[in-house]
Amino acid sequence: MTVDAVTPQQITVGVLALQGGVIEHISLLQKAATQLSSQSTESPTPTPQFTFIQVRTTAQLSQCDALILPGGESTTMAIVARRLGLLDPLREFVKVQRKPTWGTCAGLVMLASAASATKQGGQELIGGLDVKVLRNRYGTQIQSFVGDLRLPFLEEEKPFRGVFIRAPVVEEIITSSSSASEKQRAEQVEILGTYPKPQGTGKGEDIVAVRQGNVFGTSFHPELTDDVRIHVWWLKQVVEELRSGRGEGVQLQS
Ligand SMILES: NC(=O)CC[C@H](N)C(=O)O
Repeated sequence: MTVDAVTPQQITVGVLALQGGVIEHISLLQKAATQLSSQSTESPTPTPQFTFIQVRTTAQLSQCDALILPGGESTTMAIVARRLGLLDPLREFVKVQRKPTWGTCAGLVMLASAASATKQGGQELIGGLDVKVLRNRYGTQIQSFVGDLRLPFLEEEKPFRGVFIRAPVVEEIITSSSSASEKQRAEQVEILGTYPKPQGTGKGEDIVAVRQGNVFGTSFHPELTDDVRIHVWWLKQVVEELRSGRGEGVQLQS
């Protein structure tokens, strides 16, 4: 679809507000939107106007063009989402409507198609990323840490301070050809960030940021820093995706 260069476009971004860093995400989203609109004064295409809302109901979810699933506890989030009748609408939002969605920490767990170290009996996931995550990869709450990340997609040398709190990592990218989903055939999982494995846990790097089409996931919590760069980057991705009209029924409204 063409973008109306005169009428400001509206984009509603939701943050799932069942628990976790909801206010923190909204605050960084607001700062990111301000930064984007100040950057766009020279651009021929105006930056859309953003509205940020908390999402606790299916009615609120249906207003959203894009969504963040914050950190917290994925087991609790799944149980509460199921009770509120949100789990299937969330699956529809991510996997059928394919609207831009970003999960941080527990949000990444929810967006994975499989998880290990789950609670006994397993836990419900939303899916959308063809990956298996390992929950609590770095141990318990007291083993939380902050580590410098080099994230090439930010196109800046300055490292990003990654806050890891009982963080998951992507332990496997699911690529089995016999059971490949439509999405797997169309869009590959891209590794957008890694972090050196802690001593004594093997060689190489853990995968801590991935994207597959409309879905983005980070192991760490950018919303718990005052570094707005990933929120700015993601909002730009949202605008591009909505302008390109990818996904079912996803487009900018004037
Ligand atoms: N900080 C977090 O979001 C922790 C995630 C938590 N370990 C889970 O699996 O849900």
